[in-house]
Amino acid sequence: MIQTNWVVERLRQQWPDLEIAIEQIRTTGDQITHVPLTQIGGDGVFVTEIERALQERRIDLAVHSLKDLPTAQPDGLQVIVAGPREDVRDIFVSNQAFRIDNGRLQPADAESTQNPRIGTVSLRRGAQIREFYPGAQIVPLRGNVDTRLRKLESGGYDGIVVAAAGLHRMELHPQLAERLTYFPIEMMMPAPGQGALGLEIRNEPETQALLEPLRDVVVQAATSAERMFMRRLGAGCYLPIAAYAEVVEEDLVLRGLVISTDGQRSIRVRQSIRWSTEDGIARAELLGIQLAEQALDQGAQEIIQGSNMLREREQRRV
Ligand SMILES: NCc1[nH]cc(CCC(=O)O)c1CC(=O)O
Repeated sequence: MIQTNWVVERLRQQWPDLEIAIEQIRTTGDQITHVPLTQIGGDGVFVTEIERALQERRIDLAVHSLKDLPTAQPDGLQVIVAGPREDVRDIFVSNQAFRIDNGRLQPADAESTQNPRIGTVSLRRGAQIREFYPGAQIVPLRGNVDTRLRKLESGGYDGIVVAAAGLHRMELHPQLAERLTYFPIEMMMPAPGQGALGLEIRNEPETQALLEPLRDVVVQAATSAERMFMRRLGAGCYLPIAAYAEVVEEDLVLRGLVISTDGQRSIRVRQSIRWSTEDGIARAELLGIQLAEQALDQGAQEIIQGSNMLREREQRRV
């Protein structure tokens, strides 16, 4: 709703005469909170019902966190990426006593810093934590940001990992300031699209023209590169894959990570192209594909296969 209100505000500024009504859609994914996402249909669970509403013309625009959108849209729908992009980093929120410093929980003399309990259901986050902190125990933790924070208060975790974007949008970071550690991007690579808004519409020129002023070509190019990297690797939210692209001086620089769920094996890749707005999005997508192929050349398939096997085992446990 916060994201939607923001988009509505921007649209009103742009088109004062436009009539806008907000339609709140609760998806199956929002309501099932006690089962791993992999068991209720994977990464589409939050969006298929919303996309159906678009296709059936019950709504004309859907506002998504881009990172929750599958990397390919159904026929007849397209995504316009709005900027500016929120902080792309992940944050460690500790319970009262701990901070992460140089990749280690502090104070180092506390007993639980050997094997801290860290809450997340994200394979991407879990794998990266295990890589830089082999003693950490990854403890499942699902729900919206506020639910997860509440569960942190109830004990059982030394800390949890959330997206900075979520905390910032909800303006929860000031009151939590003393308990937050912002992970450097190299230490905790973000999910493709993290921090960006995806505006999904039908392929209709009139709606596209209304949304066009909200499009941020740089953010759309960067996130397209990230999303194509993930798509070329055959990935959804059940694969520990991370990517981050940004324009640095004249270049669009894309970094990618494929990591085994146990954090034991990882492949880090990086490529860049000259940035120009002309064909910028199409060229960024190619960059994503090329970087994925570089990762495949370095053996990414083996890591991905291992992760798929784990997921299938989990699904059979239902
Ligand atoms: N995983 C769910 C989700 N989808 C988008 C955000 C935050 C906003 C964003 O990243 O754009 C979050 C919360 C989180 O990952 O902690």
